[in-house]
Amino acid sequence: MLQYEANLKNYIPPSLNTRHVTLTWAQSLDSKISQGHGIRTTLSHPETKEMTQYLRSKHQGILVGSGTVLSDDPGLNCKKSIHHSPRPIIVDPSFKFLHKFENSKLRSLYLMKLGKPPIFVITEEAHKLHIKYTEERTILGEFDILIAPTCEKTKVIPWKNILDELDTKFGIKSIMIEGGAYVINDLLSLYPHHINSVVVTVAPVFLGDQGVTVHPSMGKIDLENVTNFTGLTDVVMCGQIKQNLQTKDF
Ligand SMILES: NC(=O)C1=CN([C@@H]2O[C@H](COP(=O)(O)OP(=O)(O)OC[C@H]3O[C@@H](n4cnc5c(N)ncnc54)[C@H](O)[C@@H]3O)[C@@H](O)[C@H]2O)C=CC1
Ligand SMILES: Nc1nc(O)c(N)c(N[C@@H]2O[C@H](COP(=O)(O)O)[C@@H](O)[C@H]2O)n1
Repeated sequence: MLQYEANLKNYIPPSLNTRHVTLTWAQSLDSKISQGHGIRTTLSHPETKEMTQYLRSKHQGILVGSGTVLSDDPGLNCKKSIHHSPRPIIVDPSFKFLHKFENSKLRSLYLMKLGKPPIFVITEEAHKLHIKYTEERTILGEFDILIAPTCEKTKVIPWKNILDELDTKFGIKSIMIEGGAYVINDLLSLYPHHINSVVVTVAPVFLGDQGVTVHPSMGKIDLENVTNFTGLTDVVMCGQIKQNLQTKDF
């Protein structure tokens, strides 16, 4: 029996309303989080998947990148109830998911009152392009838009802006970041100072070299205050990132 509630105690936000980022994902033994781009891949055993549902219920928001919604069509709710569900947050600068939203699981769960409406983090340019559609849907309550400026130099949306704006505009302070690979690698490599805890499920499988890999590009990252526990098949490793004082937003 996976004693996840006790084991996760130090790695979840102390309260829903505390500013906290939990970075979490499920991976294979060769550090892959899916079999390939566009392939939704089950890695967690049902009992560790249940642990993920518990983790979701302990956060106000659940954030993924556009690659994940385009490939997985995820629900991003807590299957227990809408009351326990975090708000899905999708970082999708060009709003590529817009064309799939109509028939998405995110929308149907919202319409069935089984999930909260998503927030799409998009750029000013994408907003201007799709202003009529986004206004209609926002009025219907189907989603909200967070317009975020991109960094002139890197053309990405700085994580500090995303996290600060979710807090000030939507009151979302505790966020579980689930992936995908770009998001995880970016945060681990360049923005570890925004991560309060890491929870990784390791499944007993190799996915091979076509798989989508988690591997930060900036060398070695140590976890400290580590707790490991095992389920029927999976191993869960939790910890905090040993912070390098030189990391900061740029
Ligand atoms: N096993 C697991 O726990 C999970 C597996 N996955 C898998 O990961 C794969 C998707 O990963 P990726 O393709 O790497 O996509 P991703 O979900 O990391 O999204 C990447 C995209 O998000 C946008 N983005 C994210 N952060 C941004 C920022 N700060 N500024 C600007 N744009 C930003 C960009 O458009 C970027 O191309 C899928 O195969 C999915 O199945 C995804 C989540 C969890
Ligand atoms: N914990 C976990 N285990 C796996 O094996 C996974 N493939 C994932 N993937 C993440 O969960 C999302 C699907 O969520 P729903 O069940 O549809 O709500 C998927 O998009 C990944 O973010 N996670």
